[in-house]
Amino acid sequence: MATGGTIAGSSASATDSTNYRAGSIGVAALVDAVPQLLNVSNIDGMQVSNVDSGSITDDIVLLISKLANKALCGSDPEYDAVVVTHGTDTLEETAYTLDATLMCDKTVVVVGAMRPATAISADGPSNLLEAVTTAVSPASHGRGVLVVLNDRICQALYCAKTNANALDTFKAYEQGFVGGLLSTKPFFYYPPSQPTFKTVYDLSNVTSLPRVDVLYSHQMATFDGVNASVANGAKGFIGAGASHVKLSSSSSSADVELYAFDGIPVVASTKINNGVVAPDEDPAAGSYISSALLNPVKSRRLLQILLALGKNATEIREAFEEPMRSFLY
Ligand SMILES: NC(=O)C[C@H](N)C(=O)O
Repeated sequence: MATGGTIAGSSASATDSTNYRAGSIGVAALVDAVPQLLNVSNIDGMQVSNVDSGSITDDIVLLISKLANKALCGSDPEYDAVVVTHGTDTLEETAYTLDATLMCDKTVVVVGAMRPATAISADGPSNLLEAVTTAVSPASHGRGVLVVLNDRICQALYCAKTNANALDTFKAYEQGFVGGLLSTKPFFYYPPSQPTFKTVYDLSNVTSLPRVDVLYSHQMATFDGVNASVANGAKGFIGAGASHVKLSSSSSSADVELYAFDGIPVVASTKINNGVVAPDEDPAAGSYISSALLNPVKSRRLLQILLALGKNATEIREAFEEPMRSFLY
């Protein structure tokens, strides 16, 4: 399933790896550029979208999740594995959503590239070959959705882009890579296991994801835009806080007002992008919901999923906090 991104990008100059057009090469050309793929697997290509990943919408992500579930997990599944090609900027958001909504143990690999297809030493072709070899390897089963770039394999729940330009950008800083690739062949450091904090949700009856916005914290932040977001349909917020607990704000009351929004869940995550926002010991005492291990963009996806499934405030709090609370207290 091709969605666009730099892996499908082209430029007039082979030295240009910043000012190119992402999402301009179709899925057939992507596959044709790597004839070695045919030594590994039979492949059907599907063009889901062809855009820079900044333009991937909730509807596209929901569609990919439904298509992957149908292709792999239905009563008569047609495919053994799915590879999604994707722009790297928001790759972790799509990969996380797939990981949280894939209803069976088959392998989905999400792959991108940091250099457009026209660049010297473009990384897309080798990344695509490695993604397909990983997708069809029996050793990949039972590990959740995997992200493959630059000879490394990481689990979608923990994987994030960490550098805007470098090839070795996808990392799981604390949890590490689960495996790597040698001569395009995947190997794993450990037998299959799923991340401790993973839960899977069934989106088969969901037709759209509700709007959830992320509030980026900084000194003197006001969050004045929150009312406009709510007026425009936001059903929840993620705070990308400065520290592990709170949003910075121009007045301490801004936090309080924000978290007191009637019926609108606010999840506290951290813009540091790593580490834990720990839940309160007493769930009733906390004014906000803690994101636990999820960074802001992944927290946003989880809150969208929970709201789409009609979960109430208590259930939303439990989904984010309970796995962490159960061993903390
Ligand atoms: N390397 C990339 O894919 C970046 C590109 N802007 C995208 O996310 O589509």
